[in-house]
Amino acid sequence: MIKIENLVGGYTNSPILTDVNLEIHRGEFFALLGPNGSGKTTLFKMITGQLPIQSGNILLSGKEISSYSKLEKAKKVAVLTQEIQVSFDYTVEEIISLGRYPHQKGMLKSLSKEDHYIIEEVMDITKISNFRKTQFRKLSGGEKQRVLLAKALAQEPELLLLDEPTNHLDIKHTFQLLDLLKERQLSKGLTIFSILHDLNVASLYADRFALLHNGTFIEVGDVELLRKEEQLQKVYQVKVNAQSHPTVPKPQLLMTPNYTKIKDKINFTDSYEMTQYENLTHIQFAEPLRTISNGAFGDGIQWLKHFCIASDENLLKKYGIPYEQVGCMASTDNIMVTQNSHMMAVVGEEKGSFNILLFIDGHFSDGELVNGFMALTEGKMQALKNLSMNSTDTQLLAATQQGRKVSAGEIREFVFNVTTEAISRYLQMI
Ligand SMILES: Nc1ncnc2c1ncn2[C@@H]1O[C@H](COP(=O)(O)OP(=O)(O)OP(=O)(O)O)[C@@H](O)[C@H]1O
Repeated sequence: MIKIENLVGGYTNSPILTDVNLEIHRGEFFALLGPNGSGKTTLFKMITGQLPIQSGNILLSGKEISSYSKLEKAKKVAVLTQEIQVSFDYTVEEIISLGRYPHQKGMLKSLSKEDHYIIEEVMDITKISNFRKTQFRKLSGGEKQRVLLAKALAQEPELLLLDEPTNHLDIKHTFQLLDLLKERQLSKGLTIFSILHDLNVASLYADRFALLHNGTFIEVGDVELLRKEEQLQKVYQVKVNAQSHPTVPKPQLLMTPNYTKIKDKINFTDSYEMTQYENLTHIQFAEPLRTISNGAFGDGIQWLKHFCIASDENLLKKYGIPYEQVGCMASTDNIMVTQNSHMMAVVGEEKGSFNILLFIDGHFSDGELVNGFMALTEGKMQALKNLSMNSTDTQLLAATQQGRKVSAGEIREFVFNVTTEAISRYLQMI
């Protein structure tokens, strides 16, 4: 749809963009990414013709973009910029009608039946029908943005160029607008080229991406580009972690602030308090721990401060323990606590079933946490097997995220030993 070849350009003799090459395919949603000042708007302006090309070519459907007449171009391309400038006191409906101008025929250029139908349709889908008679200047920034999008859609373009279209929008309207664009892309084959600042939003909607840095492309590619933490960190100067969205198969980035709370390193053995109530054991840490668990409370991977072994959740309320910060729930008759310098295991036994809470003064990535959880299970199962016992109960592994790395082997051995001891005690008791 658009082919950019060896493009050079900017505002003075020293160009902002140097040797930019890019192809935007028909029917795709293409996101232009890059930090402030990287040259996104400059490139955008060169495509829209607001800024002259110093050298290179921009081809639209195989033809030099500058060779199109204004009207020809308006039939193919609609532009939505950040600069909201509407000269007269038009109403919403009048502004949208302007979008039909390239399609109007004859000298009088009056609106046809089809024009009216399209104007109604775009007002409806952008949810602005209610203020059709309102003057544009009286609208909020977000409402203005939607009106200008409706005008662009009324143009029925093949290609829509958008400069940060969600700039003024709250999250509801951001998602509404991008859903709408996506729907247009998928149902009508609209090609979308958009500058987007929010990498997570871009990840959810765009098919391909270009990452601009200091006037050149660092990478052009699919969504995997947003998993490259080191590259993103280098470009944006922010520490990022790429995670997978829980329901959409796309990456989402978590940013870590440079600001970190200055904490005195607490000795692991002093970092928690264990309180024994009737039918409830409560372990409270001073700082949240990174946890992985299959417990009834706090399952999956989380950050938690409170850990309980108690069969009845009403007990949490009774003792004022915050539900939403609790990991693990399992009934127990007997508790055994074992500790070394950097690991502490709480084994709860009930009728020959063993629940294990393992606390580690160590640092784990999410992958290492999963491995650690497996090592915990293996250690426990090995001990059970050796003593011909069976158990499929609750487990939790929690890490302080401080201190050294702890190997799976260490975890397996520690859990094997504590489980063996807990089983032996149980067998002596019965
Ligand atoms: N009218 C102008 N005259 C001279 N230099 C300009 C002009 N507009 C922008 N620049 C410069 O061009 C460079 C790229 O700016 P551009 O607006 O393209 O960046 P951007 O990636 O769109 O940034 P942002 O994310 O902040 O909108 C910047 O260094 C900027 O100072």
